[in-house]
Amino acid sequence: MDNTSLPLNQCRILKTDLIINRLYILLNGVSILALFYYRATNLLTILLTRETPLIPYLVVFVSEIVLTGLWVLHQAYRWRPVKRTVYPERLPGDEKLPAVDVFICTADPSKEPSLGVMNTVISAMALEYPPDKLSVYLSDDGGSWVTLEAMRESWKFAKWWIPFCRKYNVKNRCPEAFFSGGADNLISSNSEFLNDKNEVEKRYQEFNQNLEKNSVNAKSSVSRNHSATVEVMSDATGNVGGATQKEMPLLVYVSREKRPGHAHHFKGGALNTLLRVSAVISNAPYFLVLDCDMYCGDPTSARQAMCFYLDPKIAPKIAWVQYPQKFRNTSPYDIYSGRLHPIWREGQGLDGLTGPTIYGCNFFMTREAIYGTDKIQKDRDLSLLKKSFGVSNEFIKSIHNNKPNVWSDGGKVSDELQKEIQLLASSTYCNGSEWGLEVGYIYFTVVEDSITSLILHCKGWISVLIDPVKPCFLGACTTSLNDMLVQQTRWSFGLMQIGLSRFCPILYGPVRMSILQSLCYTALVFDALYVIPFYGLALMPPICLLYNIPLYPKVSDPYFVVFAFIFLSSQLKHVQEVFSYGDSWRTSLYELRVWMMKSSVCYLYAVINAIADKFGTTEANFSLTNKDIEEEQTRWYQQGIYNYQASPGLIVPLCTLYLINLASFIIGIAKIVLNQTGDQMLVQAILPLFGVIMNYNLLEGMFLRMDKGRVSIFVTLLSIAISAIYLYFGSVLFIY
Ligand SMILES: O=c1ccn([C@@H]2O[C@H](COP(=O)(O)OP(=O)(O)O[C@H]3O[C@H](CO)[C@@H](O)[C@H](O)[C@H]3O)[C@@H](O)[C@H]2O)c(=O)[nH]1
Ligand SMILES: [Mn+2]
Repeated sequence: MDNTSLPLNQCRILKTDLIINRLYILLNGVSILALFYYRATNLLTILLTRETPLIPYLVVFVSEIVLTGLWVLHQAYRWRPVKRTVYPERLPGDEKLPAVDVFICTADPSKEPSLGVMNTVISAMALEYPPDKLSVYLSDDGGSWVTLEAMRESWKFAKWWIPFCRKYNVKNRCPEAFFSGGADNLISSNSEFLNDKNEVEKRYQEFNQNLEKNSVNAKSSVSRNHSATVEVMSDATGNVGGATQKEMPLLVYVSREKRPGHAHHFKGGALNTLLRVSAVISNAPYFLVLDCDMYCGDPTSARQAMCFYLDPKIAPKIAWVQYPQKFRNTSPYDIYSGRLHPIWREGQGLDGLTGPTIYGCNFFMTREAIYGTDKIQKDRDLSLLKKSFGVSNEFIKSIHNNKPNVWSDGGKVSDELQKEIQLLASSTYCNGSEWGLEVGYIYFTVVEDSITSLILHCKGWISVLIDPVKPCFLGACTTSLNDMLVQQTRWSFGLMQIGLSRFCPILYGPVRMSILQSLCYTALVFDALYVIPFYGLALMPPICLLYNIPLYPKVSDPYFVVFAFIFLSSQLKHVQEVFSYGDSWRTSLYELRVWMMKSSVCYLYAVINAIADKFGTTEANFSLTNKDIEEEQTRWYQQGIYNYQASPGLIVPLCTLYLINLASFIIGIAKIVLNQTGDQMLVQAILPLFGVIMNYNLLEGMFLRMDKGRVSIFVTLLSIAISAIYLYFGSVLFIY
């Protein structure tokens, strides 16, 4: 059959999920209305009779209102979940494929070990794509000679690795993953293959040793005060053997200029520098963004993405094709929910609207979208172009020039071009231009990905999510409680910054994009507001249980059913979603725990910091996620044992809330039995019990474990003290 008549991609609505979702929205929605009716009438009675104190009742009611608000927003994700399939075998021949630039960011070789970063670089170079249409750029925010030297070594090794991969059609093109075993590397048992494999393996070991020797001074090699360095790797660096330069993709090291006191804008700044520098070198119309720990597993990702970009029906509207982040180091327990499955499940819902947000990395994007269609109009004045894109003439020339610049004539970078590149990578280039404001990645928040996608969706672009069975990109997820909480706090803080800015999606979105998509963005940026109902419901019902103040309907009251239904159906809905995504009940338990940990810690700090930031009393900071993981930590993680060695500020809130609920449940149940108040107080005892059972691990951590990963005695004592004070003096809350 003629290939051109067959579709390159297909989008399937997840019908069963859709029906369950909408039914759930209806039933739960009606129940919530009933709940509000109950609360409102009860509140009126309390105001009139003043039989019970007002404050606790108000706290619980407000918690429920906020919870409902967030619930409503989140339903937009459930409206129309879809899944996509691609058919790369139907793509036209190589000569018709567009060029792709790959951008990889790294920042510090002491936290992001060179071997891992270079494996990402090499796996990207080995993508199954015509080499003359592929260019790989590494941005080194550490300006480290260790990283530069490692790039030179990578170039040499890649010259052996890439021909080997092509010759045997290797499926896993990350050398470390290939040589450390797995089914993928058993390509054949013929002697030629084995000989070649041994030869390449020997070179990989040499490469490995060279990097190791080189990395001894990784920490001191990082500099925050240096000029820009851009080096196009080539045979001129004097190495022999392996592939010829023609058979290799372009490999470029970029370290932008950094100066103390200049704003560098973290990863967003790094990516914008790469956009500019690559524009005057290879200038591909599409680019792929990777984090330094995200190697390419399946080498066909670029071809799969082209199934959208070469589909004339939707291509002109698509700004990015997003792959989910998958992780190579998750344990079967996944106690920190590091696989981020809740995010990818919601991604299916976004994909059915106008598309997923950018998830930081693993996406193919068009230059046109990130530059701005209106900014690159052919008839735009030079002065206007300079206002948008800065002063570089070479860069402005590149906008309408689809041809690559240096690569065509043998990779030579002329002195003139080198000067221009220095300008484009300088720390002041963005000043006075629209970079970071309207052009490129937007700067004002640490989640450059979310704000940039919000703005692009608002400009009318769409995006697609593609989640093939064989993961295309594999990274390292966080494997300790501390890392997870720090990372989540950064994300929530960044998102909250968006919520408090003029881009607040509930105001900025609806006139510019679909209402459902706006609701999703609003849910995303205000996720941290869960902190309000979480604290409200973790603090108020327990203390009222102690003082015998009822906040919920009696078990014999018909409204009891309403509360019970809402609680149970929400929990069951979560379990159903976990199952439908192919995970087990264990996943749903761990996800619930992580949600509770995030609500009590990350969301709290995120909201406080975002408010402080709004009033200018704090400075944004990007604490890198550690990728150099200790053995003991990995062991705990693999065995599903929580590691509570974390800064006390992160653990004390968890333990305190736990102890308050534990104590209140024990004393409360005793009181219920003594006073025969079961009918009245049962719900209030069940809530703390639920928290106590679900987070049993915390009890273990505080009182039963003796290992190094337990909750420290100091944290336990401090938490006991705070919870005792709260339970003892909490009755002041009842004065009103
Ligand atoms: O000043 C910086 C800070 C970070 N990075 C790079 O950005 C990437 C992500 O940083 P990481 O420490 O791994 O943070 P994560 O929380 O794991 O990153 C997630 O969250 C980020 C937004 O906060 C997204 O950009 C990422 O793609 C996403 O994986 C890494 O390659 C870093 O080297 C820089 O290049 N410059
Ligand atoms: Mn990361």
